[in-house]
Amino acid sequence: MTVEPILNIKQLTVRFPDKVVLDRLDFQLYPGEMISLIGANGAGKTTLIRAVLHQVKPVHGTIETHPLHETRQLKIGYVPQFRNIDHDFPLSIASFVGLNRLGHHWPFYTKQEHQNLKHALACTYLTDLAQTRLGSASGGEKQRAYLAQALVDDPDLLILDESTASLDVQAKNELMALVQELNHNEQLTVVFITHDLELAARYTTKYYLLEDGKLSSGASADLNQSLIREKVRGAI
Ligand SMILES: Nc1ncnc2c1ncn2[C@@H]1O[C@H](COP(=O)(O)OP(=O)(O)OP(=O)(O)O)[C@@H](O)[C@H]1O
Repeated sequence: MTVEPILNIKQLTVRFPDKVVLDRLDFQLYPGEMISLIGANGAGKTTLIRAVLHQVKPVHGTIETHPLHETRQLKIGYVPQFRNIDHDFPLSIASFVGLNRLGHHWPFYTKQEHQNLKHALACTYLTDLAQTRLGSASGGEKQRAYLAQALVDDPDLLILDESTASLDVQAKNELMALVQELNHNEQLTVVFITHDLELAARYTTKYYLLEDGKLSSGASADLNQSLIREKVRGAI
């Protein structure tokens, strides 16, 4: 039986007034993969993801998504770069995680929505902190709350956009170990955009390097080899 890619991008071209950012780019992502997307500042990593999220209109090419469930379209969860939250931020972690992500607002959640919220908090180890004010949480806990927010709608594909940047080493590793667990245990497909080659090598199986509008790929373990590191670092 052949497995269909959940994301199939063909000949994608995105142009801004002053430059072509993605140039007839091809990319296939298969269910259950955990890959990293690397490349220099301004290479077009976020633009590629924004095209997938329909926030940028390509001038050429196609982006096909294949649903994993018969009853619904492919769902994508997005975790942004860590943004600190003011100490006075009034919402609890549980309220923040459900905020505008579920069909109803608290206290009108359906049974299913309650279950989704409970599950998102449990799998990000935030159950005990559910009623804690987000503003008073640590940096790692805040980023886990962003992750829970991306998970609460039960996505098939999770995109982490430099989500570990500006966390300390321990919090980075904790977040990635948690995402790896979700990948293993729940078959969640993961795209990890990063400049951190150590994390990419440790937690993903395959890397994609975006350079001159196109992607090349290799085994993430090879990111530890000095020759490839030099080549990739040169591009970063
Ligand atoms: N809306 C826009 N209008 C014009 N130019 C844009 C727009 N969005 C992005 N760009 C340009 O497109 C290029 C790619 O940007 P993008 O943010 O995708 O890169 P990136 O690889 O994610 O970079 P970084 O690693 O620094 O986050 C950059 O030169 C950026 O200035």
